Amino acid sequence: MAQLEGSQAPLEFGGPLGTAAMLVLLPATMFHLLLVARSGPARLLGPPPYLPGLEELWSPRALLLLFAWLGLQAVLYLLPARKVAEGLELKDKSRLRYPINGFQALVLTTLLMGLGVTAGLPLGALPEMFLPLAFATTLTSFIFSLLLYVKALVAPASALAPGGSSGNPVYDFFLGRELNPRIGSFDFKYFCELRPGLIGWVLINLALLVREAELRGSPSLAMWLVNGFQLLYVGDALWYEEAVLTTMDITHDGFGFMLAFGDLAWVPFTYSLQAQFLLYHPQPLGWPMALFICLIQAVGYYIFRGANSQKNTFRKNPSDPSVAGLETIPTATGRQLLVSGWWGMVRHPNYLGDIIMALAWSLPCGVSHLLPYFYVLYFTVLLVHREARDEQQCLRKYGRAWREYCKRVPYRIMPYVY
Ligand SMILES: NC(=O)C1=CN([C@@H]2O[C@H](COP(=O)(O)OP(=O)(O)OC[C@H]3O[C@@H](n4cnc5c(N)ncnc54)[C@H](OP(=O)(O)O)[C@@H]3O)[C@@H](O)[C@H]2O)C=CC1
Ligand SMILES: CC(C)=CCC[C@@H](C)[C@H]1CC=C2C3=C(CC[C@@]21C)[C@@]1(C)CC[C@H](O)C(C)(C)[C@@H]1CC3
Repeated sequence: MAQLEGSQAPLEFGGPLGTAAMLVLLPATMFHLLLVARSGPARLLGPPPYLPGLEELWSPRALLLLFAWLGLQAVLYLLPARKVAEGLELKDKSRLRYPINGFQALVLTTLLMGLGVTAGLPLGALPEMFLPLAFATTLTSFIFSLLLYVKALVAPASALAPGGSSGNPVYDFFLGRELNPRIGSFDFKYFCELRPGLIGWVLINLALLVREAELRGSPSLAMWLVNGFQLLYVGDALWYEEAVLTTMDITHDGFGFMLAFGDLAWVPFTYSLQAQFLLYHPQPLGWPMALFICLIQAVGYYIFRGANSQKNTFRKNPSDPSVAGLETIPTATGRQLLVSGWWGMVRHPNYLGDIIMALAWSLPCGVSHLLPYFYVLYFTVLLVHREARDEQQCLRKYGRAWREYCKRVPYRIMPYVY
């Protein structure tokens, strides 16, 4: 793998050229999806129905709304937390502290929105503002990433992420140079990863459901399913908030455009694509099919949660009775690798569960269009690529023990397939 001068880690995402392309392609794809979802033919492939002018994209009201939303989530983040967790040990042997109050933020936001709607807040009008809101969020992500890049220029070397200091400004801007940029105890990456975008996704879905009820008298069964499944996903992420502290986003990746734009814009505006599609293209869905889709969602969630909880419990306390009987491989670092249970079936059982759930989120949209399946396709590519990145990191961390694990558990995500 290529490596630039000054970099300690191999270059990822196609290096400077690949990341430069992604700076353009990611926002362009998001706007393409937003435009296509509301167009008659709703064709994923092919040109967008039209190119919006600046007057349709730029709205000071949307910018104000975005800042009010970010401000509200920041205030909720700063409220007293039920617990304060410590992150993994950093290069300088210190550990950062993180408030665990994301679920509380979700509940309070939902209550506030409920009160707002009762008092006449026109939540159903939000879908009409998606384009200017997405534009304001994209602009904000670019400016925010630039500020993060500048902040990292004066950060000590020990604060830099392993991958974001290649010396190439485009590459470093995209990946992010600083691992945990903070002002005081306010951690920007941790805040963005779980709050404004994820809770914003729930709010956007809810606005689409309200709009559907305004237009057609009541929300469709398909819209209820999509809202319910995705609310469960976000609720789960915030309920198990502490687990995010061991993901590669927090422990390995810098905070740059990829995560800032990914968290703030990409997640709420593209992950809500199924609900957007359903508002403009209502789909009939009978109860037998709905129950079958619920079963797929339940299987996916069971695997996703079972695998994630098993690993998290094992990493926290290997002698916990629920994991103590599992077979393990010792590594030179003193840590062990699970080789039975979920992690003995494939090397990333949690990804498998996540992909099955992704399918369950798209199926309520029927099979007449490819567009609602964008998430399944994108997500499979993302997880296959993420699995390869994680594999490299584990090989560096565990060496021979990792090779032994790969021999004993040959499939990566899908048994007998991949
Ligand atoms: N919806 C979305 O857009 C996205 C969702 N996700 C989801 O986030 C969740 C977390 O994923 P991600 O952060 O990629 O990584 P994982 O939770 O899969 O964690 C990978 C790490 O787990 C540890 N590990 C790997 N194999 C074993 C083993 N056999 N025994 C014990 N520990 C092991 C290693 O770290 P160590 O040994 O250091 O503990 C490895 O680096 C997943 O469920 C994924 O599907 C991820 C990306 C995007
Ligand atoms: C294409 C693009 C813009 C890439 C950026 C990727 C990000 C959108 C994702 C990287 C890892 C993520 C995770 C979640 C959301 C998407 C991003 C930010 C996550 C918060 C979703 C909920 C899960 O339960 C999770 C907490 C495990 C997960 C963590 C990783």
